[in-house]
Amino acid sequence: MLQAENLACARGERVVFAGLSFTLEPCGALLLVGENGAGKSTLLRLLAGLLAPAEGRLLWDGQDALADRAAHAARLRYLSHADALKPALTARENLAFFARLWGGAVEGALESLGLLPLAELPARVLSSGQKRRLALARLALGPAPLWLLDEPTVGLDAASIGRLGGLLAAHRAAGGMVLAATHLPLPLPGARELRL
Ligand SMILES: Nc1ncnc2c1ncn2[C@@H]1O[C@H](COP(=O)(O)OP(=O)(O)OP(=O)(O)O)[C@@H](O)[C@H]1O
Repeated sequence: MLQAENLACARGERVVFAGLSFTLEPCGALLLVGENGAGKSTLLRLLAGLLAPAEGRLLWDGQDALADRAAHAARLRYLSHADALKPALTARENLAFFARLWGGAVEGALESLGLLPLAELPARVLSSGQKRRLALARLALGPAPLWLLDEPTVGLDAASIGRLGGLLAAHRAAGGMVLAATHLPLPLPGARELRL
């Protein structure tokens, strides 16, 4: 279980949010909503262990989640605004890099986002929606219990949103958790909303 207790975060000289508490259980999903600048991406970066909280604690199964950054990194997949692709590598090679880190089958991951016909193209020539699909295909590699997704559906066509919905459902059915920041509809049935 993931538990946030009284979290506060500052960027520059400004407090972005404070007094933030929530819990997320296995199979659960939390939608982060709020106006531009409310702190959704900041919270996801904090939960990913990339920013330190100014106050408060983040607990994983009752223990300080951030005490061991490597252990925390191993339990999550963080998809930021950036697709984090190597432009000169093909779609298949980009996924193979992450498969070496996390395990999992590259072919299955390509297929999960409908990328098999594009597998041999260098990432630099993919359209913006295709690049997003390739970034999301990482979720279909070796499993991790906590998915942190920043605007995952930006640029996606309807079929790709449906495919992402399938990945999200399978992840939750296997006990996984999802935290997603979005301004767009996201296929996450039963998700609770956390307004920042
Ligand atoms: N590196 C930084 N230095 C200083 N301030 C920052 C930095 N990054 C973000 N901020 C500020 O922190 C606040 C929260 O930004 P954040 O990106 O978390 O918002 P958001 O809710 O994700 O917004 P959006 O809906 O536009 O994606 C904003 O006021 C932003 O200007």
